[in-house]
Amino acid sequence: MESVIIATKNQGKAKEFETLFLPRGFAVKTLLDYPELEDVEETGSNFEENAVLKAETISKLLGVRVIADDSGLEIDALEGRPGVYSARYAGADKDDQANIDKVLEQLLNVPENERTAKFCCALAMAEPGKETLTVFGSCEGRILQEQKGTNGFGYDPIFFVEREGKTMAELSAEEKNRISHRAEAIRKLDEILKEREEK
Ligand SMILES: O=P(O)(O)OP(=O)(O)OP(=O)(O)OC[C@H]1O[C@@H](n2cnc3c(O)ncnc32)[C@H](O)[C@@H]1O
Ligand SMILES: [Mg+2]
Repeated sequence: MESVIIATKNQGKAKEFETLFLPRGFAVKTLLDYPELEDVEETGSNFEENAVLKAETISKLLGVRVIADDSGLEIDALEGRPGVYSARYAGADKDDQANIDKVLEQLLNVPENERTAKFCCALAMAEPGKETLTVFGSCEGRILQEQKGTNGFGYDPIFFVEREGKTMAELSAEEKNRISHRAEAIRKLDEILKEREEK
């Protein structure tokens, strides 16, 4: 089976990419399979810049095609924060629970109808000698007052998806993969790659 390398060290993302790519006929490798590679510093000012940075750096190092995901949560009442700082919102140690606690505290006095938010995902595909491709996916929701559910990762337990009537963390992996920002971005990438093949 052909394999695709995703430039991520996030176990939650890795699992999602696996279930999204396996049906498409690709085995998934991540940076967890290359522990010798150092973290790429996310110095970009938006998701797309960071995704390109991660994909191009790792593609150059390995000399093969690499996909990277830069994603996060934009909360309207916080003017789009945590945004690109989602992973390290409560500190450099990337503690999902500490990040959730910080968001809930900042939204303490914000009423339900003003707690709207959006998950965003930029994917970049870099390949030696080719122009880097980028796509974007998003998913709308609302931040609850408390966490619910244990599936998924990151901010999933406080992100309520209206049309499912559940938080992302209450959805099964299959359900999340039908509606998520990441799934939408992968679908778009898929379409572009298919168009290319047809040419
Ligand atoms: O950079 P890599 O190694 O891919 O892993 P990361 O966790 O640092 O990933 P990002 O820099 O893209 O930061 C994304 C953060 O946004 C949050 N996030 C992204 N997608 C999410 C999802 O589907 N569900 C919940 N939280 C998500 C979560 O806190 C992630 O750590
Ligand atoms: Mg990161």
